[in-house]
Amino acid sequence: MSRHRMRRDARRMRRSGVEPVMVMTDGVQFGPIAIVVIGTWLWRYRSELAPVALASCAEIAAVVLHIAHPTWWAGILAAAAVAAWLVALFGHMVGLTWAPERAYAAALVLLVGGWVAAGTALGPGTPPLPALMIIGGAICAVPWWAHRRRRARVRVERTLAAWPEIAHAVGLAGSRIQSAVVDLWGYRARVALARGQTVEDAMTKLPALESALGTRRGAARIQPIPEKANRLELRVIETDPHADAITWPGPSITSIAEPVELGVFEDGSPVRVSLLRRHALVGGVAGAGKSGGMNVIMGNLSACPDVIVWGIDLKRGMELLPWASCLDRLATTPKEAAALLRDAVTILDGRAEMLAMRGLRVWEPTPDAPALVILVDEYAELVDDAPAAIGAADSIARRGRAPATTLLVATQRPSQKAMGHGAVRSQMDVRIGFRVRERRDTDLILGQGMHKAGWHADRLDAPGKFLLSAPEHDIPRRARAYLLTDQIVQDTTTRHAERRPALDPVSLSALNDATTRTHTVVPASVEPTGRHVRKDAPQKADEALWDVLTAAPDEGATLSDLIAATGMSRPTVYRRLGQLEADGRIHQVSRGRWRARGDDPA
Ligand SMILES: Nc1ncnc2c1ncn2[C@@H]1O[C@H](COP(=O)(O)OP(=O)(O)OP(=O)(O)O)[C@@H](O)[C@H]1O
Repeated sequence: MSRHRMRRDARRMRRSGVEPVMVMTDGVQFGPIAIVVIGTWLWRYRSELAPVALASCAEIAAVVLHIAHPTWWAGILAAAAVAAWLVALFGHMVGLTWAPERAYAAALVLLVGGWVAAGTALGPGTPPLPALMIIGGAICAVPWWAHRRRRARVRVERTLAAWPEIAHAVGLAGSRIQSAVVDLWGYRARVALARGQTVEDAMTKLPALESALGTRRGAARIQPIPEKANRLELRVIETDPHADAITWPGPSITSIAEPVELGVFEDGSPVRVSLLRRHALVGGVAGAGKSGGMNVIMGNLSACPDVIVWGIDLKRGMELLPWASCLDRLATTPKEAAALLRDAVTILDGRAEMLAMRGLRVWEPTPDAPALVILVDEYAELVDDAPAAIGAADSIARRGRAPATTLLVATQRPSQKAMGHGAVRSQMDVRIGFRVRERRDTDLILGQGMHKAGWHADRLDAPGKFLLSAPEHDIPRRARAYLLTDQIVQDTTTRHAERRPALDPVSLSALNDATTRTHTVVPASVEPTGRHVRKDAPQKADEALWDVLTAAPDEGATLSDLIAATGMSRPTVYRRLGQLEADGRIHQVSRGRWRARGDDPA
């Protein structure tokens, strides 16, 4: 039977719903079939076989070079060294984003190049080169075979290679995969629909699609691509992004004008929200992750040279002290908090006046004219301990947006009482709701009627999970905040502390004018701790440091005591302690504790 006729018969059988079966007869030539089968197999396992292919290429190259140009070995070795150096330095440009990946690739280039050079000079069959190739090759292949992202990519490629059959089985015959990207949690594929198919059609096929792709139930999502009615994005989540704590990947922004990345949604997409000229409320029961959420925001804001952050932490600075070196000012007592908020209103007024004079509508933050964000950890404490400050907070909440002087408030349960019966809660543009105990508490944090509308913060089941309500987030989607360990906080503050901006001249002159107008001498205990409002701050801080060290008990003063008493940053306290220790005026009693030497003359 001719091949043409066989194909025609097969087509006819398919049309009639019968799958053709290949029957081997004596006349069939096995050679071409074997080649096709082996070729298909090699192509299918090309990723796993890459080390074998590389070793074969090296072997062939060494044979050819040894015969034709045995003296080239030195040049080959030099080229391999240069190539390895280039891979190590610029590998991230070709997708080797992770440093160990670059190190592996560079080492491999050097080893293979070195082996080819040796093979060129001596001949690839000269011992110990064959043994080196087999044993070294096997060892070098292990990281490649074990690489999680490579395996995931191959698995996805194989799944999507079967798309024509999958599409046929679920009723989307004729659709095509245009591209696919593998990420940490699964993969996304862009699908071009066949003529007449719609995204809505595809959405109704989701359960069938999950079955055909072999995923777990609910793992696949379909999203339309706004520009094209016949395109969609298929998202498959293979690993639940919320199963474990997600380590903070580092700051996602360098300007407050960019949206801050707080964590990831259940589908693995990043949670981004803009904080520019917006007030934010963070709520949830104790242990739900509010401080963790504030840490993510702080980590991002501290990376922005166009925002100054002031902090109020009446829990004796427990939450914000680790960030002290990146905070322009930190209040840990009710009096300091009242002074801080009063100064913030002064700045707000000064900025508003300047905007009005220049006919400008809003304050555009720049490193020379930074936005001012006031972080308040546990607002209810402020209401209880510094009720006089609530008027100032209200004023900032109502008028602070245009002059970029905004509040970021955390509290467990933002009832009217806890919020001081003021305007603060109603003025919050961004609401971040961590787990609450009772249903109605959802409405307290996220807004009236939100629980009914499907925002169930009471059902969040792990610390760090939250719901986000903001102008650009109006549907309830569970998210999980990134987690910053103490070590990450410490590293981040060390990195960012030196790059913090200073208050702008408009704000500074508003503060100076206010001091001159009132003619009041601010008592030391009320004096604000910001580095831009105290000209004699360094001297006073040194005096305070010395006072604490001399008054310290036998077991010494802790680093937190010293930071709290001086308002100095952690690195500055360390520097001062180093100087004093070198001068022989203090000694380290134990790890993290210091005190003045009894015989110090000062
Ligand atoms: N994003 C997160 N991912 C995983 N675990 C988290 C996350 N955030 C917080 N946690 C865990 O929950 C614990 C409590 O978190 P956190 O201190 O932020 O809660 P909180 O709401 O601020 O509590 P409190 O009101 O008592 O200060 C942390 O010690 C941490 O182990």
